Parts: sequence; C-alpha cells; structure tokens
Amino acid sequence: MNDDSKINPRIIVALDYPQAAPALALAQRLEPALCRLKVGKELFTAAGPQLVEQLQQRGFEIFLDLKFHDIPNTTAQACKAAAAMGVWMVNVHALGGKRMMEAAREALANVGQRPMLIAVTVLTSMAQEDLHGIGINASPAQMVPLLAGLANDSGLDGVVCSAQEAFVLRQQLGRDFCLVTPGIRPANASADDQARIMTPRAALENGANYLVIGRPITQASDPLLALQDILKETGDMA
Ligand SMILES: O=C(O)c1cc(=O)[nH]c(=O)n1[C@@H]1O[C@H](COP(=O)(O)O)[C@@H](O)[C@H]1O
Repeated sequence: MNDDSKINPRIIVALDYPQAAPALALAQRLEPALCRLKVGKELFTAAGPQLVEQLQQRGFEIFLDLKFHDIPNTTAQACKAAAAMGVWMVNVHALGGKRMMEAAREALANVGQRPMLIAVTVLTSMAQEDLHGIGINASPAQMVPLLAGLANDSGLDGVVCSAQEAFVLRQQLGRDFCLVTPGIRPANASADDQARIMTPRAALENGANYLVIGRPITQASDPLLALQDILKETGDMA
C-alpha cells in the first residue's frame, strides 16, 4: 500500500445493516488503515449516535450519510449535530437549493472539528426515465453538473455523484473539489438497484476521490478479501 492510502483510505464501506451487531461484526473484520465507514439512514435510524461512537472508538473515520434535505434552518442544525459527533464527512441533498446549502456551510463554519460537507446530486440509482418521472426533463449528465456547480457556489467541499460524471465535474470544478462516487461495481458484479455504475479503477481514473462501496464488500463471503481485491485493482495495495 502506498503512503497516501494509509493516511487517506479512498474506499468508504457502506454499512447498510438493520442493527448495530452486524455492523460492528463487519468493522471487526476490517481495518481503519484500509477503509473508512459509512453509516446511512437504515443503520443510523436503528442504532443512532452510540453506534457511530463505537465505530470511531475502533479507529474508523465515519461518513454520516443522512442526505439532509429540509428548510435551511433545520438542515443547518442537523449538520451541527452531526459535527458534534465528530464525524469525518456529512452530506445534504443539493435539491434543497443554494440557501439550504449555504446555511449548512455557515452552521459548520465555527465548529472545532469541521466535517467535510458534500451534497448529493442525482442518486446513482436514477436513470433518465426516473428524472422524467419526477418532472425533470434533463438527463443525469445534464443535471449533475448543474447541481455540483450550485454546491460549489454554496461553498461546499464536494458532491456525491456517479463516477460516470466524475470526469466532467473534475474539468468543471477543479482538482480541489471532492468527488465521492457510489454505484461502484467490480467487473461482473451485480448492479443491484444501481443505474449509473462503474468499476473501482475506472472511477478513480475518471477523477473520483473516494469510492463508496456497500454490497460488493458487505455481502461477500469474505468481506476483507473483497476489500483487498478492490484495493489491489485500484493500486492501493500491492
Ligand atoms: O450518498 C450516498 O452515499 C449515496 C448516494 C447515491 O447517489 N447513491 C448511493 O448508492 N449512495 C449510497 O451508497 C451506498 C451504495 O451501496 P451499494 O450499492 O451496496 O454499493 C448506499 O449506502 C447508498 O445509500
């Protein structure tokens, strides 16, 4: 493994479990030097801040993925509460608009240990027809740069997008803008409910900073081995 990946693991394992026990059991098999962990809506709703703390005590940095999308004040206070938990990254939904994203950023401005603040653009499970279904007559390739530009203008650190859009966003927003890409699937893996997918190596080649990976690791018969195989594919492990 190179030094960068030791300090800054690029894989974020999505702990999508219904309760704390299996999440802690998986964390036990993984290592903080190899990956970060994501706690999302299912696990956080079931297990709450206590679970986040338990994972942090095991040395893992946490992406709290609750995709806050509410009026500016509520979203800002929710981000503050997330920061108080000492998480590494937190997200809001860009569809909440510029005023909401600015309020979130301002709420974190004076926080001691400020988490990275990013915005979800178009969910990686959505294809063009899903956007049409909610009255948006644009493709993900058109919507994502628009929402990412709005997140950038609002002073956010980056966005969640599909790796399929990462190349364009990197050109548009420069090298310091953080691109976090779910919808990652090793070659031949099932897409499950994801629509806009890419392999780990292609995602990084396209300019992604961090890869969010759930089921290809969590549902593997040997999750550590599955993670190590991905780290070898990305060149983060010899
Ligand atoms: O914000 C996210 O993390 C997210 C955004 C998005 O557009 N798509 C997406 O899949 N995710 C999350 O990334 C994870 C992907 O999991 P797998 O499809 O199992 O790899 C899930 O926990 C999703 O909630």
